[in-house]
Amino acid sequence: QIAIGVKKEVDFPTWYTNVLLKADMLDYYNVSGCYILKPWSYSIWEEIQKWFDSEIKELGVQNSYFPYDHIEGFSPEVAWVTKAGNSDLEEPIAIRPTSETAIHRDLPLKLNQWNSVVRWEFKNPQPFIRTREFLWQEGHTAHLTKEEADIEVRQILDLYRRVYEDLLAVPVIPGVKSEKEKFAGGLYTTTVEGFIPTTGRGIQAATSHCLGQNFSRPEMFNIVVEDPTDPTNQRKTYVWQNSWGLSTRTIGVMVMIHGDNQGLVLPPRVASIQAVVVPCGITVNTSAETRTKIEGACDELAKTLKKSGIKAKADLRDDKTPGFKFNDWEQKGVPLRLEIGPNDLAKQQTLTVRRDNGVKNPVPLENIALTVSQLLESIQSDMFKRAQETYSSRLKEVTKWDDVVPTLDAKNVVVMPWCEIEACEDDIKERSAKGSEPTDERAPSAGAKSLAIPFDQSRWTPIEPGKTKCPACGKDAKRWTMFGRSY
Ligand SMILES: O=C(C[C@H]1NCCC[C@H]1O)Cn1cnc2c(c1=O)CCCC2
Ligand SMILES: [Mg+2]
Repeated sequence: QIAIGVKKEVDFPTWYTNVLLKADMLDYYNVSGCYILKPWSYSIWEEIQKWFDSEIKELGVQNSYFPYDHIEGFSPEVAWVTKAGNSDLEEPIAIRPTSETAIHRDLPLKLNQWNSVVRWEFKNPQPFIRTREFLWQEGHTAHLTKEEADIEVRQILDLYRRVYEDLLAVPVIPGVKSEKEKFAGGLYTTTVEGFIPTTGRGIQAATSHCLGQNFSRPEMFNIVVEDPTDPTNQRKTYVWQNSWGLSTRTIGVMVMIHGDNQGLVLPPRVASIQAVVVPCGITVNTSAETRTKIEGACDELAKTLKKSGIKAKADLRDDKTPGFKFNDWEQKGVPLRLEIGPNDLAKQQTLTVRRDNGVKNPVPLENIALTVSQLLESIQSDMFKRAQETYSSRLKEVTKWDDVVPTLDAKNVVVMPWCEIEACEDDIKERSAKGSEPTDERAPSAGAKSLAIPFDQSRWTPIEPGKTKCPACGKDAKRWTMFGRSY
């Protein structure tokens, strides 16, 4: 039976939620747009937290916690506490959508918090990808100079790149956002952009902003410090601030990229079970003695692997068949299955079965811990390489306007030599929305927006200043820019 009920390429949204439910990652909840994160997905968030938290502490960032805030201004996405029991609150409290306003008052230097935020999104929710409450970390730092702030923006962005590429085996492209797409309250926004091949949509995977002095200036929080370059110690300077965030959207992107029609496929680096050992070949006419030997060997193998730091588990459930167990662990995305049957025992071997590509290979039980850890490394790097090849194959260089919509419709990202003029971006969004021609009654699909201006421009033919023109408006192009439909 098709484990997941529908095929990924046939009905992606249904496939996606089925994968999450069958892998026991998530449960629906009685508040629309909110979901229960069950241990099988929460353990992935914990792996990400563990790694990222130790890295930012190396950069001198300390964790803290800021409560909800009375914020001014009104954004439709902000949820408010207006009552306690039966009585109304004097002043409503915002359930933080982010914590700039709470933190940017008495900012020491570099703070982070691991928390949840609420944004009452109106677009239809999608688990992990767009939810009304999500978990994230938000870093808020103050710096004496722009140079120092600029450096940290990129250090954090590279940590985000590594969360995706090294932990989740998901390729992302680091770059800067256009003026239209940046965080309006900041000076500039950098991003790591992911790509979902099945829908051909880009996805903002994490962001690292330089806020400039916008939040420290007198009209805002007036955060000044002695200017260290002034020997007379008279001069004050407004601090330069950054803010950066990565959320549980990471998990959704990983599921969408690696999942297949058997269900979830976990990168070993974040799997809470990396290898599952299953006793095989035991039937009703298997002697009790043989059964005990085989189960004993499976238990022994799991113990040996755990001793060497591999997250292994022997599935000794005696009320389930091997076939049932295979399907169960495949749906949960366990990267490696190790089978031991009577003839494996006789040959002192185990049959390895990779979840990512299904390849089966008998290996000796001798030195099995080293063999399995090398196999898990190969799975991790092969998963990344395959996803990277797919992403690269969907980045299409476009220098003629007429190629834009067909390229988007073929589920690609358009990479254009772009003028970086905001009005041009508005124009591109409009003109690239399918059904923009009056006669074209097909369902109009969202136009293309700029995703990022990649820092690494060397992948594309060098732009000749004054010669290379923007395909949308004909003005001088500045840098290669990724445009696409997006989440
Ligand atoms: O949250 C940020 C900026 C920043 N916040 C800290 C983490 C990094 C980065 O996301 C931008 N932002 C997004 N969304 C919203 C707000 C908002 O400030 C405030 C109103 C509600 C919706
Ligand atoms: Mg938003």
